[in-house]
Amino acid sequence: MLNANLQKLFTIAQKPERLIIGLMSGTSLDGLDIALCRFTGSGFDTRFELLEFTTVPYTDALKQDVKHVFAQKQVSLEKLCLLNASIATLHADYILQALQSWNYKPENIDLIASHGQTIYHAPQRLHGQMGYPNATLQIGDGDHIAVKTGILTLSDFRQKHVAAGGEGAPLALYGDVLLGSHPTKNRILLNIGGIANLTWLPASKQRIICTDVGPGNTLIDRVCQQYFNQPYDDGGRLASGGQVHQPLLEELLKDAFFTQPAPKTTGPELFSASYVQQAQQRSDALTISPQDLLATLSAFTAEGIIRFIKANINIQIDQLLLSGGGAKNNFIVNYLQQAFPKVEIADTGTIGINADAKEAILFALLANEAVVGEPIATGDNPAVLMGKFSFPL
Ligand SMILES: Nc1ncnc2c1ncn2[C@@H]1O[C@H](COP(=O)(O)OP(=O)(O)OP(=O)(O)O)[C@@H](O)[C@H]1O
Ligand SMILES: CC(=O)N[C@H]1[C@@H]2OC[C@@H](O2)[C@@H](O)[C@@H]1O[C@H](C)C(=O)O
Repeated sequence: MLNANLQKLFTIAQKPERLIIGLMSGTSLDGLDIALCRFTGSGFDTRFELLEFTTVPYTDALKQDVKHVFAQKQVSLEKLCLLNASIATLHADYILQALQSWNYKPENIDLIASHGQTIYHAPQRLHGQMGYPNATLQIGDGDHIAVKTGILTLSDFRQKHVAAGGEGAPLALYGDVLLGSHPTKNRILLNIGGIANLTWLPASKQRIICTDVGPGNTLIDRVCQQYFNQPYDDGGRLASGGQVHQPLLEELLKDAFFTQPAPKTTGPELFSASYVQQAQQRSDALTISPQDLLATLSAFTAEGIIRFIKANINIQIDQLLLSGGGAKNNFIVNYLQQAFPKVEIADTGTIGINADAKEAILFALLANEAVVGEPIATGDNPAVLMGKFSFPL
């Protein structure tokens, strides 16, 4: 005899299609992405449709609050404890509001896949402390979301990956392989969010790579906010008016991260304001104009991507498919096109994956896999199903 929770889960697993909400709130702290998807099948038979999508921007007050604990070595434990509950409650409110505006009732949604807010990412390679494993921390507890929305919630996806020997990221791998592979085209799926990460999907399916490659937008955003009173460099226009400072660019690219073998992950814990300032000091570039600094940091994002690709992929690349907010930065996109003139560069929308919603869709897919899939072995990544179950009652 199954209890009611397990009975419900069993029923959801047996349905021919599932309505799943994927949530992503990433390292750029811009807001909560909410993707309502319909899934059928699992594994390589997965089919999905993005029914609705929205990004609920974080208020300035919330951003400031999260910054107290975000990528900080030392924080108020009380603040962390409070945020773990309050972010979850807030995300639940955002979901309920989104569902109402889309005319869906919570009882008709099968699952929520909640990534939570990453507040610290500490692979062993980065923290370097003997006796401690890879670690990563996302807050916004799943039980709170499940109870408040009444919807069965899966959350905290990264811990299983770490427990099974990974660094807890990038989890895009699993969805990218299932949704992005092509039988004859060699593709790279490149996400430029706060951090840039990519999945190399050769048509042969041999030697798939999924890894972070360097900074995405966080350093660019900081300069925009500090000097231009803008949240980000819209279209890459500010960077396009600046000059790249080559010695600074080379200094920025000197960190060991760039030569470490993939898969590897990183975060704003490494690529921080002080990282930039130290590189400026070493390259005598402390007094360059904000616009030149912005051009150089945007080139840094692009070069991190380009150098990784050139050093690790030596067969013809047919398509470079972009997602994340950085796909709208024309300075970066043009820089990539100049480095790879023969590669078709487009956004993932051209293969049916909305570029803004992609990461939220991928977490919805992970929830679908956790309920009806099987662990997928690919590349050097652990073959595991991820996500912790929180029942509403
Ligand atoms: N029109 C635009 N032009 C240039 N950059 C943009 C534009 N719109 C968004 N961005 C950039 O994209 C960022 C948000 O990207 P995204 O939502 O993909 O990040 P994220 O999900 O928080 O990050 P991550 O993938 O690292 O977890 C913004 O902070 C901004 O820097
Ligand atoms: C620890 C963490 O939150 N990492 C994020 C971050 O943002 C981009 C990059 O760094 C990626 O590794 C990951 O997110 C995506 C969704 C992933 O796991 O694939």
